[in-house]
Amino acid sequence: MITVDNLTYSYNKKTKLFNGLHLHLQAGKIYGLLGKNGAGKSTLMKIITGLLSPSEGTCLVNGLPPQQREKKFLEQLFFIPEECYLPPLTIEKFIAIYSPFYPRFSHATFTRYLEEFHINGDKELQQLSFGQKKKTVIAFALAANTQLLVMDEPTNGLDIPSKIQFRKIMAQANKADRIILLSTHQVRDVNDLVNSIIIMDNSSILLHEDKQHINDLLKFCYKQALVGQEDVLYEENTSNGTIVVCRNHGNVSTSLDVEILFNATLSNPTLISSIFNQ
Ligand SMILES: Nc1ncnc2c1ncn2[C@@H]1O[C@H](COP(=O)(O)OP(=O)(O)OP(=O)(O)O)[C@@H](O)[C@H]1O
Repeated sequence: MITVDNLTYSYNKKTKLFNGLHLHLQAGKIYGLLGKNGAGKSTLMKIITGLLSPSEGTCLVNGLPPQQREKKFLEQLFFIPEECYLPPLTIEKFIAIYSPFYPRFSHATFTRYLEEFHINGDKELQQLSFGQKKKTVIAFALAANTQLLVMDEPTNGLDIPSKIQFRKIMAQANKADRIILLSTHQVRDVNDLVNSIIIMDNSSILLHEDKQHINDLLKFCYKQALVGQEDVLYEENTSNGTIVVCRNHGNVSTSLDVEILFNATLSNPTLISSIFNQ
């Protein structure tokens, strides 16, 4: 469980980036953290992983303050930043040095994921391309089997087959005792993967809802499929036609389009959040 309460954070004395932020995340879910450039996603991730300390308020991960970086916190955390630094080692040597930090690390799982990502396990890390390095770190992170896995832009640099592989692997990685928090601009890469959506803008959380609940209250469809008077909240022209977001009055099940939800929320945050606060 992650509890962020009344969090304030400032990089400098003049401006507060977060001012009284609240966020509660539960184990057993994959959270998609979405926001424009500069919204505050990476900063929030750094606070949750203990790389930055709250200026005021609290952040607790399974009851522990991340900034204290206690051993029992660190051995249950894996953070993949957007740009991964890897030391000049062979993959084998890297595992020998770093896997002992993670009590639940599985060598067999790491090897299986490397195979699924078509990475040659005999290679030097520095001989790998950007995407290959990223896939190696993702394989290692999943094999570390930590209770908290935080990924900043995990699909950035992955080719199309690797993105498909990533989604397949991540779908198996969701576990009852694990929180996965991933931030992305590649919304379509994670549309079907995440269980819960967090949309940030200007350092505030505009929307934080489970996909199931979003589907219960909103429906997404093409404008031409609308019958009768519908309560249209947002519409967007796409190459295939106009997509609309409406209130779901009739228990209709439509396929949630996270990108359209994101655009709808940013275009009228008060309207979209009011649907969930009624
Ligand atoms: N080291 C820093 N010093 C001062 N300001 C910073 C620093 N890092 C980030 N910021 C500022 O904090 C704000 C939030 O940045 P952050 O990196 O958290 O956003 P983000 O949502 O992750 O953006 P992106 O999608 O571009 O990665 C931005 O206005 C940024 O300029």
